[in-house]
Amino acid sequence: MSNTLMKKIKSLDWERMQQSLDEQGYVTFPSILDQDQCQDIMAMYEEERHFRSTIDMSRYRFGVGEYKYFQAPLPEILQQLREGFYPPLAMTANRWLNQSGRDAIYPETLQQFLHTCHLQGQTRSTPLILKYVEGGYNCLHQDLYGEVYFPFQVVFALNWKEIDYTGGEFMLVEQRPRAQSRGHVLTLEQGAGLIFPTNHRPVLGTRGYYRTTLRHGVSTITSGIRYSLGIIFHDAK
Ligand SMILES: O=C(O)CCC(=O)C(=O)O
Ligand SMILES: [Fe+2]
Repeated sequence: MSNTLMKKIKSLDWERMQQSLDEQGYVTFPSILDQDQCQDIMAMYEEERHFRSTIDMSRYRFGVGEYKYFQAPLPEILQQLREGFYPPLAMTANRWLNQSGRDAIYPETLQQFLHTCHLQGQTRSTPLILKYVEGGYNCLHQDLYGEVYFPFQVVFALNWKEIDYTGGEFMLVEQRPRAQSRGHVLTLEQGAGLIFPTNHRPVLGTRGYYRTTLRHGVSTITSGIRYSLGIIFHDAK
C-alpha cells in the first residue's frame, strides 16, 4: 500500500507542479489518497493513541473547530506522505533561495531536515487532522513553530465539499509589499491536495524578485462536517 503511495507521489506531474509553484506560489494535485485511505485517516481522529495533543481552536481564537497533532512515530501513510513530498519541494525551496542570491540550505531528505529541527529543540511532530462542524472556520494564519521551518506545506481534503459539507473553502491570501492583498479560494476533491508556501514566496518584478507573505485559512462551514489533513514538514518547539 505505502509503496504504491510513494509511486503515486513520484508519478505526479512534477514538471507542471514546479512551474506552477514558481509562477503562482501554490499548486493543487489530483487525488492520491483513495476513499478507503481517507476513511482510515478520518477514523484515526477518534483514536487518541495516535495524537500528542488536541487543540480547541476557539480557546486560542484561531477560529472554530478542533485539530489533533499526530504523535511520532507517525502512522505509515502519513510518514510516506511527509517523506515523499519533501524531496521535490526541497528542490523548489532551494531554487527559490538561489534565485534571490542565497545558498541552498534544504537537505535532500526529510530525515536530514528533521535532524536540523531537532538540534534547534523542535522535536514535536506537526502533521495534523482538522475537523470543523457547521459554523466552524479557520482564521488566516501561518504554521511556524520555531526558528527552523520548511517553506512549503501540503493539505489534503479527506471528504467531499457539497456532499459531506458545504462552505469551508480553503483560502490563501498573499500580502504584497506596499500593495493590497490578493486572495485565492481553493476546493479539493477527496484525497487531492494543495501545496502552498508556509511563510513567503518570491515574485519576479521589474527590478528582480520581491517577497510576498502568505496566510491561509478556511471559510465558514455552512453545513456538515469537514475533515482535512495537514502535512507540515518542520517539527515544533
Ligand atoms: O483545514 C484546512 O484546510 C486548513 C488546514 C491548515 O490550516 C493546515 O493544514 O495548516
Ligand atoms: Fe494551517
